[in-house]
Amino acid sequence: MTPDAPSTPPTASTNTVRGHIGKAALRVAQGKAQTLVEALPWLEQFRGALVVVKYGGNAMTDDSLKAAFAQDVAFLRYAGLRPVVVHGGGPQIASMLDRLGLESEFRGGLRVTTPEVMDVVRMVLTGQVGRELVGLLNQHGPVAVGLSGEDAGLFGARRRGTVVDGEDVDLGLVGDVVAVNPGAVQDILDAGRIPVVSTVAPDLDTDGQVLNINADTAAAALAVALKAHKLVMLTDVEGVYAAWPDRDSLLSSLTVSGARDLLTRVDSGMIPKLEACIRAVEQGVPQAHVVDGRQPHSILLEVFTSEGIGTMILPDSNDADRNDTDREDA
Ligand SMILES: Nc1ncnc2c1ncn2[C@@H]1O[C@H](COP(=O)(O)OP(=O)(O)O)[C@@H](O)[C@H]1O
Ligand SMILES: CC(=O)N[C@@H](CCC(=O)OP(=O)(O)O)C(=O)O
Repeated sequence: MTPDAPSTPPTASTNTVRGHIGKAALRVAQGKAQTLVEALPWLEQFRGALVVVKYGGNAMTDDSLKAAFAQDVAFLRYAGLRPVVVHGGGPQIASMLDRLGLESEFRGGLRVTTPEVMDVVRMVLTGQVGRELVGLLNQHGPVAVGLSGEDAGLFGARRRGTVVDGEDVDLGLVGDVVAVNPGAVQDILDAGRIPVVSTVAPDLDTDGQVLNINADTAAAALAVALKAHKLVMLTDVEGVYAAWPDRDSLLSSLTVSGARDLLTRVDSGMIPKLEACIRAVEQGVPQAHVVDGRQPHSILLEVFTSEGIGTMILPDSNDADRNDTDREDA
């Protein structure tokens, strides 16, 4: 999977001495122009729209996909939208823990986080994954600025446990975002740049302690605080399945109530993802999408086509202003 190389923009010299385009090349060029024209209604509708894109670690394991992701986000920004990236890094944390001979387990889709594991989470998310994404985005212009939930009081968190099979589970240094101060992110957006957020957050109850926040949960909290138009979750499946792992049960859309019903039938990483979508939509984000990040240019397909891809989660009233009118299942 190699992302399409962007065509080289014309220079003064290529412009002045160019010849006429051949018939075959003209047809190809007309096809490209048609694609651009088809995007026009969405470009008009989403001009200035704030879109929070959560990039999951499982969709980040391939270099060409990461490059395609950076192209898409840069495209959104040059097309006049205001993208905000919130990234995960579960597999990258696992690989570093492995190298260091440390173990961690998942309960209810969340990593049980000891103090040693927390050090690794902070180092990998903010120091490695975030840096890499900033570098990839900046290949398209000096636009990306990395920050963590610790910077400028972006997130405040409180420790949380979870319930698995009816039992309370202590997750250690795992938190839930309870306060968002989006000023720093807003400043970066106002400067025309792209914020890239890693999801480590200070514990509001303990001086100096930081907590591990599931990136889906943090992306939803930020989308709500920024009054985002869309929350797009890029992951490693085509979308949400009604009867996982039955591949014929992919849902193209879901209401919040439908998503709540489904929560009892999903497992692993889909639990925090679906919970985060529910929370975002209930708290005012008009639409949340779970989209296959293994599909090159999935963000562009989601934002700039009428069919969209993946699964869209909508309010129960289903009267949100949305670009997707052709979907079923809701
Ligand atoms: N109903 C479901 N629909 C889709 N995926 C599901 C479902 N139930 C469980 N899953 C699992 O959730 C995973 C996505 O969560 P996760 O691995 O945490 O992704 P990410 O790293 O992108 O946050 C899928 O790869 C799949 O194994
Ligand atoms: C509490 C908790 O589970 N935190 C996650 C944070 C990273 C994350 O969410 O990464 P993905 O988006 O790639 O899954 C973790 O430690 O893996």
